[in-house]
Formats: sequence, C-alpha cells, structure tokens
Amino acid sequence: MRSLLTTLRRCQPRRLPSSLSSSPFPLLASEVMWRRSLQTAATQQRPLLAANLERRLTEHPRPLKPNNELVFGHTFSDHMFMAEWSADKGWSNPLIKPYGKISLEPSAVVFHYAFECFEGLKAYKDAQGRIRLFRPDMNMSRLLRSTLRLTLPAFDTEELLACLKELLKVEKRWIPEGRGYSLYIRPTMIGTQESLGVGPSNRAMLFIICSPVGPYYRTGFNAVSLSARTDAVRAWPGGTGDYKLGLNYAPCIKLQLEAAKEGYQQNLWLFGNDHQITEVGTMNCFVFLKNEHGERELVTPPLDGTILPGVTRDSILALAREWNEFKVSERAINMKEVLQASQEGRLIEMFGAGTACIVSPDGWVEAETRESMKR
Ligand SMILES: Cc1ncc(COP(=O)(O)O)c(C=O)c1O
Repeated sequence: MRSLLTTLRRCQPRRLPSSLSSSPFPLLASEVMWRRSLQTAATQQRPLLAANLERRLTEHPRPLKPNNELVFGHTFSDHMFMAEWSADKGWSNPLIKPYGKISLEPSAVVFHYAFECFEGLKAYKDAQGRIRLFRPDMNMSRLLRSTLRLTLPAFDTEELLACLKELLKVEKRWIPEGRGYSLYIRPTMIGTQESLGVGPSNRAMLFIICSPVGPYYRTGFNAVSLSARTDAVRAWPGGTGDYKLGLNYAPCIKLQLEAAKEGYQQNLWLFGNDHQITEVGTMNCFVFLKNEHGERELVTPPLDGTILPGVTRDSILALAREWNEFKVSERAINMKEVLQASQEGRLIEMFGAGTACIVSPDGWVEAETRESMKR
C-alpha cells in the first residue's frame, strides 16, 4: 500500500474535490454580529479597495538567491503591500512599495499589548509558469477572524486577495521553481495607536511581505522527532490558540529551545490530565492507525478552540473523505491510545500538516508521559 503521506504529497490541484474551492472558517455568533456592525460602520468610512491600489516600484531590484541558499523566512522579495486604517477615516489607498522598514512610535499598542495577527500562505509556479495560490480565500477569512478577535479593523477579504494577486504579479520572479520551493506570503495586521491605555486601537497597519522558501526543516522532508511534554500547554479552551495571533507563538519558543537541546525538532502539544494530542510544533496533527475494531482510521483532533483551524488540515480531511478508503474522524485522541496502537503494531503513520512545513512525518515521540499513560 502506498503510504498516505506519499499520496498526500503527490496530490495534484486538479484532484482536489469541489468542496475545497471555498469554505471559510465559521465565525463565532458574537463575531458575526460584531462583523456586521463593523461592516456597517465601515461603509461610512473608506473601505479597503483593490481598485485604489497604487504602485511605487523599486529602481534597485535585488539579485535572487539560488534555491540551495534559501533558509526559511530569511530572504525577502523586492516589494511589500501596505494599507493603513484609522477609526475616523477608514482605509488609506493600498500601496505596493519597496520592501523596507516601517516607522512606529515606541508607544504603539503593538509593542505593549500584542495587537498583532498574521497569516501564512504560499504561491507556486506551475509547469506553464503561471502563479498558483492554494485556497487563499481561507487565509483571508482566517485573518479577518483574527483581526476581529483583537478588535482590529474589518476589511473585505476579496479586496485584500485582489491586492495580494497584484503584489504577486509584481513579485513573480521571486517565486522559486523546483519541487518543495515556493514564495511564502505573510499578511500581517498590527495595532498602531500611540497609547499605553488598554483598549481598542484606533489605528492599524496591514502589510504583506513575501519570502522565497524551500523545506521548513533542515532535515528536508525526513521525519521529525518530537518531545511530548506534560508540564506546558500551548492553548486551552476559551483561550486564543485557535486564532493566528503572534501572542500564541512567542511563549512557545523557550519550550522549543528546550526540546532542541534534548535533540528533538518540535514539541507535541498535549492538553488535559489524559494528555490529549492537540498540535505538533506549528502544525495540525494527524494519526493514521488501525483502530480497536480493526478499521483503518485517520484521526485528527477536533476544532474545539485549542487548535488552529488549519487550511492544510481542512484540505487533508476533504481529500481523505472524498477518497472514502478509510474512516476519517475529527475526535479527541490521547497519548495512551497512540502508544497502545504503537505497541500493538496498529499505528500506521503520524504526521503534522501546515502550510510552512506541508505534510511532515513524525519519526519518534518521546513521551515523558509513558508511565502516567499506563495508569
Ligand atoms: C499553530 C498552528 N497550527 C496549525 C497550523 C497549520 O495551518 P495551515 O494549514 O493553515 O498552515 C499552523 C500554521 O501556520 C500553526 O501556526
């Protein structure tokens, strides 16, 4: 049997089911109401419009780096997208301009109260040299969801996507060719009001930068080793782990360094006394096993607020459901179940899934929890 991982990696866009074409993340009821009120307010202000996009292009394009010198997220393309918002005026004209420094006062709320959210998606070149994006509508919806969580301004997701496409036309030469290579796109919104008061920001900046990238891990597409810790959690019910906010990431770096010191590439994030699997590093987690009834089952944790609703996760679920070759479950799965399946030879594959790392096999999980799981 060809491995599920290999099959997923080889998936061609034309094989994607129609259910993948557009399925924005469900907004919470309160957010829907909030979004409506913001949109009503936004109609009285200037909206973000791709038709108003201005271009101020560099006169000094920089040389490209060869693929083998690309380190993830270290090289940036010539241009960036930028739009600014203020509560009284609404959105400025969006602008494509040379990549460069932004100027903010030290009192800007982004520096004090973490008013920052972002997205990550990739542009590829197909065999005909055309620019291809993978389900970018999902990233635009998720960015809107994150901005609303931070009381940052609403925007029309289709307009922002149209602006992004224009940026990519300008930056086409920066999209690397070759299997595993792409242009990583980082849309970001920050609160820029100069204030130490804790409240909503009355100013914001939306920008998009691009970085040509190859494999996320130095090990390329080989399996990564994981440390499953029980003394730290990444997210919790009612928290913000299901939003793509910068504040979710910085506190994990210390734990990532600790894992690296012990020889592991990532942390396997667990939650609860029964050590439920939530995510792996910055990826959604999948376990493919033969369950206790002898059925092959692909399991991934449910969207219960403790995991990011990943675009890759959603795509894998849609593909696997369309194939209809094995059971597909969004359900809680804990370390005890995985360990038991492994010991009984029923664990087929385990992998992480995300835009940056694509589909990444997990090689070895060191579980401090081994003893407690036996209980
Ligand atoms: C915490 C976390 N989980 C999961 C993912 C995967 O999400 P996606 O497939 O949309 O890239 C990411 C990716 O950025 C992430 O940061």
